[in-house]
Amino acid sequence: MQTTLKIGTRGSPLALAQAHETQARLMAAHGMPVEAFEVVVISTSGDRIQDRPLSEAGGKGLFTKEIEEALLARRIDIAVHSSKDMPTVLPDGLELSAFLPREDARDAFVGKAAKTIAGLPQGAKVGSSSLRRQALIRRMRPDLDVVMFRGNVQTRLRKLDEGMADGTILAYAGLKRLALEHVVTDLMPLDTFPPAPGQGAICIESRIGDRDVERMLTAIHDLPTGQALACERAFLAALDGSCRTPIAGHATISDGTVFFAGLIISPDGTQSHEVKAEGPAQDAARIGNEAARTVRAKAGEKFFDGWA
Ligand SMILES: NCc1[nH]cc(CCC(=O)O)c1CC(=O)O
Repeated sequence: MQTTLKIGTRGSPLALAQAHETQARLMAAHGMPVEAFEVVVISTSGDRIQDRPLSEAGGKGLFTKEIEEALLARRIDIAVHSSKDMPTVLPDGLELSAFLPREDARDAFVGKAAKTIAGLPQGAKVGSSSLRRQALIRRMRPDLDVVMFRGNVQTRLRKLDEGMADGTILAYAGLKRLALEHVVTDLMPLDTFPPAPGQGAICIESRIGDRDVERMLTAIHDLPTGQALACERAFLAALDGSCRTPIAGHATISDGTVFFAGLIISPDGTQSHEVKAEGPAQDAARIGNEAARTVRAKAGEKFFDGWA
């Protein structure tokens, strides 16, 4: 009997949808039957922490640690993640070996009291626990009451239905993957409400040097998405140390050129600095890194100190 390819994933409906999309693409690319795969659900610390912002609990690695341990212990062969949740530094021996074609990277507004953020009444409640979204909401509407909103996509939508907020912001990509796009009442523009680095892109993590897996993943890797992500992740990596400063960044690839726009913003939304950069797509990582230096110089080092 042939051994199965074990796909590790978190257990949330969105994570499972992403694992199944990866499985479907591998089946189509290689003519493999469904029995050639086993989806292995792994619970992570991030899934269990519901009462405080993740930025306080230890940040991004919380969604990946247990899955990466399973990869290194060979209990799984590949791990499927939202790129947005991936730390910029991976454990020794692991790499992001493929990116699937990116979904729409925009944030989506799901409004109850109004269809748009601009239309909300004075002082209305908007639920989000993302520092970036909180800051961008405050920049648009300093009068709004930004409240904590944690849990998976379905949990947040339920909280909204229960009246715990008048609106919330979620990634459009996640809602589409869950066939929940009908709840969206407005799409946030990329230029005034820029997404998190990596938003909308599924990535696949594997062991460095695992040739069989690499060969299999080459067929489903999307080059432009990989280049855009190299740019965004280099931007993030060069600013990351300054952990509590909200960071946005989005790159697109067109005719072999990468176009990048990045933003850092104070948590209260009153101060922000933007950067735009472009260049050959094969230099995407360098362009992201240089954009980070540019925006750091514009903002000044003090910008990164104040918000802890
Ligand atoms: N932090 C949770 C998370 N990680 C990735 C997505 C959305 C899917 C994506 O960006 O690919 C979400 C939910 C959300 O932000 O609404």
